[in-house]
Amino acid sequence: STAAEGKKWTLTDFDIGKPLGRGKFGHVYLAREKRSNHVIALKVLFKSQLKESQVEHQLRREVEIQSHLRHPNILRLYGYFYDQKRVYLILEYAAKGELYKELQKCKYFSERRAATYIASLARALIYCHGKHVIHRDIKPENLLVGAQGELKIADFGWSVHTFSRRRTMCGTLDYLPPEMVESVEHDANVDIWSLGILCYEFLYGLPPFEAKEHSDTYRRIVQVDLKFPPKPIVSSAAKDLISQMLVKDSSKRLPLHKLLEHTWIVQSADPS
Ligand SMILES: Cn1ncc2ncnc(NCCc3cnc(NC(=O)Nc4cccc(C(F)(F)F)c4)s3)c21
Repeated sequence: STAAEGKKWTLTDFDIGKPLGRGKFGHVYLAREKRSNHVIALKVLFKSQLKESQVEHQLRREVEIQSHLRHPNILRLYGYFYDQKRVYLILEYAAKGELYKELQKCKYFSERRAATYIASLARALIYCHGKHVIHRDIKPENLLVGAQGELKIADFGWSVHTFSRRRTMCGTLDYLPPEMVESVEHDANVDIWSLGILCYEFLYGLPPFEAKEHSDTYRRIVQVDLKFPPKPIVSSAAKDLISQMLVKDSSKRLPLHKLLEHTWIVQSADPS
């Protein structure tokens, strides 16, 4: 709610509920704002850990970027506050939790479910890129599911405004496009690559370039060593879309608005 932005929040404004998950920097709790009874998710970060990892500037950038983003498939960050030891992020609550747990449970998704998710993520990324924001860390762990089963991109801790073009190593290797692995200049097309990786993982249950050793994953990424296993059976339309996104030359990747017109999306995704 807009009131959230201006107000100076403190912990006493909230009733704290069950833990929702734990990340590297701290835990997330279900919480309810006492006056409005508004249910939110409260991410608690320890200042000591943020300091020792020198990521305070990243957190400030995330809060700044997120305060301007309003999209049904982007998890809202309503505001933040801090006390002596901790920083608290006031987040929209995604009632159906973490997508990666759902993917682990059912191994891989149907083409209809995968296409519906990819289409909604494409719309969210078109919105972000329109505001010169690239997410840079699209992967199952950063995707949550709202009460109506809709996908929400969360954790803009690695996002940047494309003007700044900071090159920092981020996220797991699996999702990094060649230009980030080779840490050359990168632009919004990095999110198209990651969306292609995600589409593959939704349909096969594993990212395409996974290997035991990091060096092998690195080699498979930069060589775009893309193989489609015989099982599970996946339509040629889906493979065609993935092949148009996982292209080494970032300028030759299928633009997101063209993705929404691709046969596989048009035929398989539920209308939004
Ligand atoms: C699990 N779960 N289940 C339901 C549910 N509903 C809402 N949220 C959940 N989980 C929290 C999801 C997040 C959203 N935004 C985040 N942002 C972040 O964690 N930012 C962040 C942290 C540490 C360091 C940095 C820095 F400095 F490096 F940038 C940045 S985490 C939920």
